Amino acid sequence: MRLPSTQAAVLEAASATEERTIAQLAEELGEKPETVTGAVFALEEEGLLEVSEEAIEGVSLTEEGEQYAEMGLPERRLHEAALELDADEEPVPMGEVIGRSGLEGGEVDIALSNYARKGYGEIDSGELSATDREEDEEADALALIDAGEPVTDELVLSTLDRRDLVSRRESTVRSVTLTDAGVTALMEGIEESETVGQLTPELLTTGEWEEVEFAEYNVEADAAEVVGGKKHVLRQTADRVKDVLVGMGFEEMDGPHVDSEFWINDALFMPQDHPARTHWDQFALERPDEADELPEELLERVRSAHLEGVGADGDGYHSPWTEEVARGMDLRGHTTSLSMRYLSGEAVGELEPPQRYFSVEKVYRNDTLDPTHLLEFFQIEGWVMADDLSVRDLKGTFTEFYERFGITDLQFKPHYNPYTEPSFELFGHHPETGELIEIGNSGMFRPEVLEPLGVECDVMAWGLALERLAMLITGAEDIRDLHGTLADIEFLRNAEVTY
Ligand SMILES: N[C@@H](Cc1ccccc1)C(=O)O
Repeated sequence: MRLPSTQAAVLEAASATEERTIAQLAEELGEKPETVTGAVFALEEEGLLEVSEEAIEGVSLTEEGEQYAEMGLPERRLHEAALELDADEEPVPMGEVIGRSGLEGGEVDIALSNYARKGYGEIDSGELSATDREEDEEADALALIDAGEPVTDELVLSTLDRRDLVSRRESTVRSVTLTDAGVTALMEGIEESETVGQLTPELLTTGEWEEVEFAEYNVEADAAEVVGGKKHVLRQTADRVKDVLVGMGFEEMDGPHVDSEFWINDALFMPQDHPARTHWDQFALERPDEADELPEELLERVRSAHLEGVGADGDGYHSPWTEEVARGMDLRGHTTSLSMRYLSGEAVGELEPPQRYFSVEKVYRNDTLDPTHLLEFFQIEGWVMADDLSVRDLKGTFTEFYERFGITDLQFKPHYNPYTEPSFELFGHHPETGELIEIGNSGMFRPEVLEPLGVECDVMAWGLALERLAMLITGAEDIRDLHGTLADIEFLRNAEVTY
């Protein structure tokens, strides 16, 4: 019998009495598993091999699991330290044991929450006692998995899974045995024929294509996993936000990332010598060192609002105000600078009420990185200009907007902004942790902001955090899983923005 070379090799490597897996065959023949799978299916079709399938579960260590396999589970390290301090004789203050154990950060909580559960001892009024427990099935299982050995105890596996120390995956293992026809074929002798996997220009021009045998396609063969490109979750969320706001009748604003303090702060009635001025810790720029052009008349009206206030009984800040400060350049700490440019008529000319505008743009703050803060993030800025607006309109708009993302349990908390009165912070519950997280800031612009801009009706406005919205939608618990250098690639591949 004539067979293509891989098929011939697979047939020769198969046995009539012992099942051999495709992985074993591939390793033995030095071929890729998908190549061997292709050959196996062809041989099955010829009746030379019998293929059996078994669904099995693959278990591998997560990064954290690998770390504990190497260093020891945190609760075991705590127990070791406790024994070194003789906590099996008399309870020892917890701080001492933790110090001795060398556990750090989140590991301490992990150790404490597993310590008593696993019978390593008791924790009582800040003191820790230790038993003489030695055995630890979880630690043993980690070591086995690390060594590529199977673990059969389902209870232990599911505990490790819950602790995020292992990841489990279903897969199909195919094994082959020779059929009688296969044995006969082998005994009669197999001749190898060269098969060609791909038609090339050379085969065509030389006419060789007429002689060769082509390998058949097998659409059932396991193929290498291909991960296609996809839109980033944050971009998906931003696009969805824009669609929703456009659907609610809003138009989009744009404008500079680097802007003068005038548009970022002064137009918003932020006093120049007040800590509020730096309460976002904006990044100040050395170059460009000052704004080229500021609207003269508006500058004068803003100056006067700061110094004298607005209206008959208006009162200013009674503190120095200089044009030099207003001309300083910053990376914008909020996109309310855009709202100022639009409301003043500077961006698209005078606007007659009613008007609705929004932007979904990046802002920059010198914050400390943590699970809910990044140095740059996207703000969903927006405002509505109309006669007789009230807080009800503001709340109604948020309720309608967030409902589109399935968020129906908004909470509002009174807040302070130098430029709005009243002001409200918005909160929503995280779907995984249940924690209440801040998702936005809002309010009605004060007369001290609107009058210099020449706006005679009401304006309600807000700045919402896109990343926080994305956390609520996707269930991400750390903003750094969403973007930045630590972003979790698996999470990004699988996360969906649903609405
Ligand atoms: N600028 C505010 C958001 C805001 C905009 C407009 C009005 C009120 C609040 C912030 O960055 O938090």
